[in-house]
Order: sequence, then structure tokens, then C-alpha cells
Amino acid sequence: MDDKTLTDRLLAVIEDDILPKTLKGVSGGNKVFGAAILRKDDLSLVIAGTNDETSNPLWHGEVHTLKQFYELPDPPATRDLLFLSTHEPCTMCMSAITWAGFDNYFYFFSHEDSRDSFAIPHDLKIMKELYGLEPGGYRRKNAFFTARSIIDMAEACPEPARTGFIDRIDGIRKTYALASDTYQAHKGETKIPLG
Ligand SMILES: Nc1nc2[nH]cnc2c(=O)[nH]1
Repeated sequence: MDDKTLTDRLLAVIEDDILPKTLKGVSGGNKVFGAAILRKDDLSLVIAGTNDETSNPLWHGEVHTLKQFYELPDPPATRDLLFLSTHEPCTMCMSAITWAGFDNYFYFFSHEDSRDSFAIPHDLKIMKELYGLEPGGYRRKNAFFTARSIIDMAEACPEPARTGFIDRIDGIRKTYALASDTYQAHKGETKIPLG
């Protein structure tokens, strides 16, 4: 699978499958993080999901999607699947993705974006407090998985694909900025421990 086809599909899944669920979740007080699982062979969608911390603070976008994946009647083997995270996974979520047997994940926003653009610094704070890691300090390529930035993949694509991807990336960023404003305006009203 070439990176241009993969980038195009990952952006489409964020636009069409994750964002509608996230906008609904955010209207109920949840954070803006979402995820999806796709088949490696044809990039078809297995499941998309979103954060549901108002029900359970462990239902981060990634873990909540994995929970729903394992509730499917016949979930495919994870070695045959791709994991898409709208935001670089926190330590809990990257461990969950690892324990589920995925050898990859792809993310749109970085940990630094979660801190700086979404006012959610906890992912980086936990990495620093628990493991002494600075931003970018964990091994994105390791014995279990390879983690890749979708934005880096888009920027490395040849023209005219690159410009088309950058336009879509801008559109996605704008939608998330609005969703983040909604989340931040109401976060004091929920019982989420690390809001
Ligand atoms: N990646 C990610 N980070 C989080 N930090 C708090 N909640 C979440 C979540 O659902 N996903």
C-alpha cells in the first residue's frame, strides 16, 4: 500500500467516520479524541469510535473503540488491521493498542498539539511524571509497533496530492478547533477527573 493511497484513506476516515461521532460525543461533554480500525488489505473500515469519558474515565477514544471492536460478533485478527487515532495515544491507549496485538498506529494530532491546541496537557504530563520522558521521547518505532504521523505522511507526498492533502488537513484542524471550544466551554460541568 503506497503512502498516498493510505494518507487519502486515513484522512477520509477522520472526515467521514470519526468526526461525526466525535461532534456528537463533544455535545455530551466528552473530549475530542477519536479512533478507527481499518483492514490492511483493502483499507475498509471495521469500526470507528470516540471518547466517552463522561461514562467512564478510561473510555479514551482509542480504548472505547477497542472495547466496541471486541464486542463485534467476529472481530478480525489485529495483525491484519491498522489503528487510526485522531490524537497521538496516551500511555494507557498505546499500551492497550499494543496488548491488543496491533503492530502499528497512525495519528493526526501530536501530543504537543493535544497540550498546545487542545489545552489537554495530561498525556505529556503523565509521560514526564511516570517515565521521565520529554515530548517526542518515547520510541515511535519499537519491537511492538511503528507509530506514524499522518501529517508527516501527507507532507512527504508528491504534488499535486500534497497540496490537496494540506487543504483537507486545514479543514480537519478547523473542525477540531470548533469542537475543542465546545469541550472547553463545558468541561467544568462533568465529573471527568483529568478534564
Ligand atoms: N489520545 C488521547 N489522549 C487522551 N487524553 C485524554 N483522553 C484522551 C483520549 O481519548 N485520547
